[in-house]
Amino acid sequence: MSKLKIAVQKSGRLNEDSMKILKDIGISIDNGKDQLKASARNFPLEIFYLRNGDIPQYLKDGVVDVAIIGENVLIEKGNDIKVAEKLGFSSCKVSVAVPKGATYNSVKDLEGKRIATSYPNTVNQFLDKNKVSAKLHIINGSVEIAPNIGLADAIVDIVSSGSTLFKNGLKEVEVILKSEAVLAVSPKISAENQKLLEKIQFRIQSVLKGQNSKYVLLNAPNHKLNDIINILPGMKSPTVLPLAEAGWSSVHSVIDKNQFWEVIDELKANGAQGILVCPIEKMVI
Ligand SMILES: Nc1ncnc2c1ncn2[C@@H]1O[C@H](COP(=O)(O)OP(=O)(O)OP(=O)(O)O)[C@@H](O)[C@H]1O
Ligand SMILES: O=P(O)(O)OC[C@H]1O[C@H](OP(=O)(O)OP(=O)(O)O)[C@H](O)[C@@H]1O
Ligand SMILES: [Mg+2]
Repeated sequence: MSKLKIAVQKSGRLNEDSMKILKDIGISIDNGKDQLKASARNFPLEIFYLRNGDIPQYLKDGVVDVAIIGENVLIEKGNDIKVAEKLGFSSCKVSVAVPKGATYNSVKDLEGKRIATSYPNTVNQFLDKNKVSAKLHIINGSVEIAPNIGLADAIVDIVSSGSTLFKNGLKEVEVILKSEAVLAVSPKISAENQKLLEKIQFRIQSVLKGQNSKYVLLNAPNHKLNDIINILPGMKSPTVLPLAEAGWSSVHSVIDKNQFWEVIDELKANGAQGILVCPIEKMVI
């Protein structure tokens, strides 16, 4: 029987969340990450532990069928590789930064400048689009130090909290792209393994929908039920159960996790009491 081959980052920022998502979709893995390859015990799946930066080539060559990878790396190295699913972790930007004291009004200010980066293709595309020419210094890490040591006038690198820029006396002046971890698919995946991928994708979607939703329970006086039901944007329509105390009901609904704080005051104003908000592990619609 065919097995789906998935690449995950061996170590680094994506590793922990990648392993967690595999666990959340019920995959249990035979051996730990000291091995470069492992098998799932309960699904036809082989896991390859690789460097993030090497993964696009493995996908292109069909050595692996799918991978959990930073979208920024796919954009840099894997132009014909499709994204099957955005995974909602490792959110970051790829940005241009210059020394805090430098004058910067527009992208034209990069004309003729030296830019240090680990993302040359991304930078060249950005410069071409803006009809600006600059000289690239390609370095693999600690890019933010380049302006301080006189190696570059500007940098293009990953920005998340902005603290690395701040500590190195730099300011973000352009956001070239936004990225998060994605499930990427090899153009060479077989029809058989595509079916396995669909099963994995269905499970991932259930986990992600669960993570983005909350189960809300509350008590409401019966004469306010209609108002409260109208406030709660449920999956279908909320469940309403009578309480032991006459004239009161319990209302259960699933709502988007971000919507809860928006409707809480309205719920209270309409007489809702004993409001409970619970996490959802998985959600199948
Ligand atoms: N500060 C950050 N905040 C959020 N996400 C980040 C941050 N830095 C990197 N990422 C994301 O995590 C991915 C992996 O970053 P990490 O630094 O672990 O690996 P790497 O050194 O780029 O890759 P490799 O596995 O090839 O050594 C990046 O490609 C990016 O998508
Ligand atoms: O905006 P911030 O929250 O400060 O994050 C940005 C920093 O994080 C990444 O580096 P990382 O820590 O992964 O080190 P690396 O360069 O060794 O990969 C990235 O290359 C930036 O330097
Ligand atoms: Mg890094």
